Amino acid sequence: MAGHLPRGAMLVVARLTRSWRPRYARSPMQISNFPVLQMHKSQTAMRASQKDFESAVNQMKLLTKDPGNEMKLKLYALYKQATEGPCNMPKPGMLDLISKAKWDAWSALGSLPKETAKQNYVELVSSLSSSASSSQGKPDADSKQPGYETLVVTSENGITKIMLNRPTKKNAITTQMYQEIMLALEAAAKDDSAITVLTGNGDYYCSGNDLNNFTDIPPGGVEEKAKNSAILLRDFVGCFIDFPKPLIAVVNGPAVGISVTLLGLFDIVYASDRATFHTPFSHLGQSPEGCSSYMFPKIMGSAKAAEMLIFGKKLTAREACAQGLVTEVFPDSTFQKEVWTRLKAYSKLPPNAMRISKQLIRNVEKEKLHAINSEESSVLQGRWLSDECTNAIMNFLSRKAKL
Ligand SMILES: CCCC/C=C/CC(=O)SCCNC(=O)CCNC(=O)[C@H](O)C(C)(C)COP(=O)(O)OP(=O)(O)OC[C@H]1O[C@@H](n2cnc3c(N)ncnc32)[C@H](O)[C@@H]1OP(=O)(O)O
Repeated sequence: MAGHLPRGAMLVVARLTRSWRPRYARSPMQISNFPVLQMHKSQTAMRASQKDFESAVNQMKLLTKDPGNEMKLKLYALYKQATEGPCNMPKPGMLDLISKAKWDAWSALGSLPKETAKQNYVELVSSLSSSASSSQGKPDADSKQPGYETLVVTSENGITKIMLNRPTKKNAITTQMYQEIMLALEAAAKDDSAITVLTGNGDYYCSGNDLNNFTDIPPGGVEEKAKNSAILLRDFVGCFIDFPKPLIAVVNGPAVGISVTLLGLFDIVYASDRATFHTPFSHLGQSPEGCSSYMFPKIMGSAKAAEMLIFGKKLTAREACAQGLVTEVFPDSTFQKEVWTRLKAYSKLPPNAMRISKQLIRNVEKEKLHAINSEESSVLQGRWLSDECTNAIMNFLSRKAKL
């Protein structure tokens, strides 16, 4: 963008940058200068809720790295457009370079609808947050592995990071995403990294199974769908049971359903204090998976496990830590920095020793876990055909229920 700003404005905006905190940058140029906006012009089907927008605004306040003048001006313009609509302020004088830069950026959005500006703002912040967390002890852009559509997989400094990447859908897991996670785990098991991390992009860790998965019915009908889903589930959970290296969950925000139950199969679970944990299986007419019917009572005792798995009780991060499901909770403001510093140190430990220790711990009950996984998958196959389950999913899809 340096090329699109008058030289004088760049200098003054650079000055403004020194005291920058997300008061929302400010400035010039046409919409054609914003590739990100052009991209989203075609994505009118997507929308950001007011909550997403507010959470993106808050996320900006936590950003520690200055995103640069160009980005700040884009964010300023989108923020103003989203909250006030098209710019109808008088144009500042030529000498008031900062105000003029801001005015130009806002005006360049023309009559872009408020909702679209909100969506673009959310997406832009999300891309910033993910690149900020990537730079915090995580791999750079060059280490990003190609071939994944629903994940960002990177490998650097002995750490392979698998990031769920559907932030606008709260990282709900689609059928394709299950497949890609399995592929990524299979590759990570064989690569030269010492540890593997699973995390989420955006404000959620993961909202569990994508309930739209149930709408894609094959020619064999719902029975075939339930059968295929049970096989997919069994294979998916099986990858976590068999994963040979230390596996760490970096739970950056709320977690729901299968993303919670799987945590019992991780070696370490670090959570932001913004994270929550819940498994609304009964609400959905479903039953536990991820070996949680065995691991949760083992981890937290049967009474606490029943409250979560049968009654869908939502735990805060601190409660989940007190129950032993979470290893440690960090303040959200320092979460990424503290966790990645810790993981970087762990990744330097001798990898073979870590792998052997993990296998000693896991091998004692690997067979049992596979048997439990098969049983849970087969019980779920029946549940998915029940009226209770069908009605709950229809309710969600028709927006009657939030879980
Ligand atoms: C084949 C293997 C099967 C394994 C089975 C696993 C069992 C489970 O995982 S059970 C748990 C399933 N998950 C849920 O029931 C969560 C459903 N989602 C919600 O209750 C809410 O969306 C939320 C509490 C997670 C977030 O609410 P919030 O108001 O903040 O945001 P929304 O506007 O609802 O969400 C934004 C966007 O994302 C879509 N979305 C979120 N979660 C899911 C999901 N699990 N499935 C499908 N879509 C999801 C939501 O519909 C919104 O989409 P639109 O912007 O297009 O409206």
